Amino acid sequence: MPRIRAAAPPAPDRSLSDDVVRLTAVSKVHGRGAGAVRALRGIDVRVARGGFTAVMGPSGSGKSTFLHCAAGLDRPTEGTVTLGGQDLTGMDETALTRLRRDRVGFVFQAFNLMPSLTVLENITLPLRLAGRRPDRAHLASVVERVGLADRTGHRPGELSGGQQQRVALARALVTRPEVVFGDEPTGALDTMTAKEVLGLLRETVDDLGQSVVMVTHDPVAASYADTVLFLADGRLVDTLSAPTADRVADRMSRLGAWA
Ligand SMILES: Nc1ncnc2c1ncn2[C@@H]1O[C@H](COP(=O)(O)OP(=O)(O)OP(=O)(O)O)[C@@H](O)[C@H]1O
Repeated sequence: MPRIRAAAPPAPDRSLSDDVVRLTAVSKVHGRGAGAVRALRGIDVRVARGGFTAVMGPSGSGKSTFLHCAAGLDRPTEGTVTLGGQDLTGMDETALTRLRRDRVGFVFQAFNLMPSLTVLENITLPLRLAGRRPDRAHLASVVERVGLADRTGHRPGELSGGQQQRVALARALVTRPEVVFGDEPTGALDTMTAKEVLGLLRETVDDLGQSVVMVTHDPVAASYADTVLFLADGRLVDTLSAPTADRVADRMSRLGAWA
């Protein structure tokens, strides 16, 4: 017997909630007057929830500016940015700080760990800053996932670069953020270690449904993503799904990146 569809509640509008990050007509000018630089020019991007997105482009194409605007670290000059459906553009600094702390995770090239704190203290720092208690089971699973269960009492200085980046990744994941942003997270690592960290990022997407947005210069790193966004001169000029390192490198050379 057919279901009576008319009795069902209206379907929620998934078109908004399925975008973890959305930029609409975003432009960004750094500086003023004669020294002003237009870093982004009318960017329209929808980043799907639960996906791994890489951002590539020649040096100076606006990748870092894109990431900073998308993550609420910087404000666009024009246009709107939404994160999890929430408009960041009109938020005051306090609300933005809270959003970055509670709903966003960051992994930077330079790790940015606190040298005097232990691995465990570094990982739980965002929770303590937010006045939240760690969920023990979640904390243990994050520490286990990044392979640091036997290093929790060490200081960052006693760890390899790859291990330090794993601490940074655990710290990014511990708040169960809506999205993890990576700014060249493998830029300071050797090839093998970089692959381990990229594999971990990939696993967080596949196993946890984590959304990841990562700026990189490296076609191999970009090939771990589901989608690659290509920027050139502040514009989104191309996207690539199911990327391979060769196809990414090919697109980059067409953008003049390695001419
Ligand atoms: N704070 C700033 N003040 C002035 N200009 C800036 C500032 N930040 C970035 N720019 C300029 O904006 C443009 C885009 O810079 P951005 O760092 O976003 O590019 P990028 O693609 O990340 O570059 P790279 O790959 O070299 O890191 C460049 O011309 C840069 O010089």
